[in-house]
Amino acid sequence: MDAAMSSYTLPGLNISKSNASKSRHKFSTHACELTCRSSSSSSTTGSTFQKLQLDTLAQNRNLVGKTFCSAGAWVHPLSSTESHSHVEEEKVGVLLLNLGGPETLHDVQPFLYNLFADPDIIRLPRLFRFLQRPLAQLISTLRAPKSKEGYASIGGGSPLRKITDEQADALRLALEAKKVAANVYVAMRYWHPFTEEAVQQMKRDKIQKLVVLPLYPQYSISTTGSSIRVLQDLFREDKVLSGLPVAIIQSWYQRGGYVKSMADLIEKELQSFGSPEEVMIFFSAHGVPVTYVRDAGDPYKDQMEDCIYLIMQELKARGINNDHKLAYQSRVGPIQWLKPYTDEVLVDLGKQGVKSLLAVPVSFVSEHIETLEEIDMEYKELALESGIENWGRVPALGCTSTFITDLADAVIEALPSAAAMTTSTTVSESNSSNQDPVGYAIKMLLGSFLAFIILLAFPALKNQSI
Ligand SMILES: C=CC1=C(C)c2cc3[nH]c(cc4nc(cc5[nH]c(cc1n2)c(C)c5CCC(=O)O)C(CCC(=O)O)=C4C)c(C)c3C=C
Ligand SMILES: [Fe+2]
Repeated sequence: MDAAMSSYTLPGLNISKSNASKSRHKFSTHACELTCRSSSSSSTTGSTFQKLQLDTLAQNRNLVGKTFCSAGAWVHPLSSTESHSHVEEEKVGVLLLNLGGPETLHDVQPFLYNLFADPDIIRLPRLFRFLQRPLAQLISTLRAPKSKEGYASIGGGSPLRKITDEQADALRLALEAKKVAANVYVAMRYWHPFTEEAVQQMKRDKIQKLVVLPLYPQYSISTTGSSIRVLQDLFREDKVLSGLPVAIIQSWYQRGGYVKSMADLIEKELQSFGSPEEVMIFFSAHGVPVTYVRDAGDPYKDQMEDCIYLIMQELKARGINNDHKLAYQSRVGPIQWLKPYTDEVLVDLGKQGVKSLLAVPVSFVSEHIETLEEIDMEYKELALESGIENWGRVPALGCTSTFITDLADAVIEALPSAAAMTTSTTVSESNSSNQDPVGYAIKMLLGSFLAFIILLAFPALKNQSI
């Protein structure tokens, strides 16, 4: 998978920076503008965008409560009264982006295939892109038994769809309470309801203005970036959608409402320990391969560190001064992922004599296989074996009302910046198969053949979980 990590560009986006400082709150901020132009490549959401976010991130450390919109501005949060002083006349849609998960054990391998077929998950150099699908077939087949075991242990499927639907409903109600009538749609990247299905429904409903809200607090090329790329491709190819005003909220971990909701959960859970002040607050984030950050400019690590800093500041303001640690979980395959690794840190903490630990999942806002199985079962067992005696885990935010209300504010604040996502329809690389079906078939055959050879040449792989 290492060969997959190539550099990033952002075709189709013109990026210019301007110093539009605003001082509604006690800080001034750096605004930038993004305008879309036509592109002949479907290549991935890119580093320029993320570098820009990194620049602003460095300057905005300590800033709580801002939303980054596709239209380019760091949108300052208006107070609730300011933010809905008028009723939207257009038909508003909110599109929640999420990962999706297999609903039955039967779905596991095809779900994994969709995941590994994503060029933002396995990043092959352009020359080798024809291998993407055969490789996805190979890796998903090898990974499926281990994944199935995990899903079997949490009831035979992922709870993500149900929870995301509940969040969508709660958000619709929270918007309604703020006098914004909106349809809320769920667009999953790797399982039903797929982004394409949600977009078709939005078209049928004749949505006139759209806010895209990823359910990932921090931006990563592999999550929000991937979902937005799919959306851009769909919109670019569609006459109606390419003119639809859209605001994309790229990340929202820095919002006051999110930070406070996380601090509330931690504060509450600490009370379940005998000596709350002695508990190590252990943030466990989903990892990404190190090359995403080092070579492709993924802002994920910086945003994660910033997020932890903000949550800890909020706890300190409440007089909670516990030690804390951030580590990364869920690595896949034999490549380097962001460090330190959760399992290794747990063992070290045990050796260092830490006796009480509160695990805080921080890259996702619903329960899923990695909280229910990896943290609650695998890591808990490892921690107890390593000498940690008291274990706790903060639940995912789910439909916590302060959190959902804050998401509703984020949507309302983003609405005024909605602008057309693309300006002209061009053919993207991802559908090059439509132009040259024979070439495409040859590449697929060749790729499948190569993948088959790899499997035969390395029989050990068959017995090894990826
Ligand atoms: C911020 C969250 C996530 C990042 C970043 C992320 C990157 C990433 N993930 C994989 C591989 C797998 N992820 C899997 C499941 C999964 N991933 C996330 C979130 C992030 N992934 C979630 C919420 C879930 C669970 C969905 C559910 O069904 O509950 C899986 C499948 C499960 C398993 O086999 O472990 C894989 C595989 C990569 C390679 C990657 C970055 C490149
Ligand atoms: Fe993942």
